[in-house]
Amino acid sequence: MTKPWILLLHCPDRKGLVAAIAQFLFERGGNILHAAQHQDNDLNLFFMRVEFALDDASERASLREQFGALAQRYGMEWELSNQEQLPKVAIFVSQYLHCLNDLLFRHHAGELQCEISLLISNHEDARPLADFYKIPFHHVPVTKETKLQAEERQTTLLRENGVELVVLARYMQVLSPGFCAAYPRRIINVHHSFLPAFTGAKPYHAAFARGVKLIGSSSHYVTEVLDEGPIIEQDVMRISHDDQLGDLIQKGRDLERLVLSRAVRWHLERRILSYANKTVIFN
Ligand SMILES: Nc1nc2c(c(=O)[nH]1)N[C@@H](CN(C=O)c1ccc(C(=O)N[C@@H](CCC(=O)O)C(=O)O)cc1)CN2
Repeated sequence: MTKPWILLLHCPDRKGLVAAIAQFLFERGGNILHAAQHQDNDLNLFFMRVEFALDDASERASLREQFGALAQRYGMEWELSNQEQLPKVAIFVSQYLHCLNDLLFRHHAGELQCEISLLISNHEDARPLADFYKIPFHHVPVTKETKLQAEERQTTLLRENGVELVVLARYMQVLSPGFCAAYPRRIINVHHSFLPAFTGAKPYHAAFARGVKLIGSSSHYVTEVLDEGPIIEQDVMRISHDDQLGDLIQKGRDLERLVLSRAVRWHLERRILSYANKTVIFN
């Protein structure tokens, strides 16, 4: 039994789309295992995620080409994945290791179906974790003066390893527009606030100063505009006047781990459709 295919698509909404997609798969011996759809009525857009089994080798070989013809007819943006190759992932981290540690254990436990090909950090703190999990670790120091050279080193490592997804697990450096453009909707960051509140480097400090009663965390695709990429997942937690800054940071860490791991898993399971700086999450 081969692994199921996953079809993700969006296109201008019109009658007959579900029938056309189901008929296309039926005619080729496909068996739909799960299907979900969504309409954005403001933008008149249709979204769909279909998981299906297709065992015939010749149909599998020509599937993309044949679906391309259907997609052109309906103006679809689409992707077909058959999960036979584990996606290669790089994790970037600075000095706070709680999100990295969570992702590495979840991967070890089989929750994240990917290959973590390398860790990159501008500090040495994460090296013991990388060694424990036997993952190649690259220390690439970053200063204001050396930022571009550091990114050249980072992107060379990513290319050499065939990385398809970059995860910023509390990586505290702003990526250049060129870096972001090289990995569109393939860099996931966790921001430690309930966006769009408290963007920037120290959101817990800003939240504590503001006297908030809820703290939050947000995972999002990274774009060149800081903390403004399409939001993937968010969560919040109550705090009170008894909580000091350290309590916010400590309580927030649980939210960061949850929110980032959900975003990474949903991306790997091809459950995220991104459009107009928003996301549709099929989970
Ligand atoms: N192009 C983007 N790069 C990054 C994003 C993003 O959305 N777009 N998210 C950040 C993560 N982040 C908050 O979640 C964040 C990290 C760092 C900074 C910052 O001002 N960094 C300073 C250096 C700070 C230091 O050296 O300790 C800087 O880069 O000059 C703001 C927000 C990750 N990158």
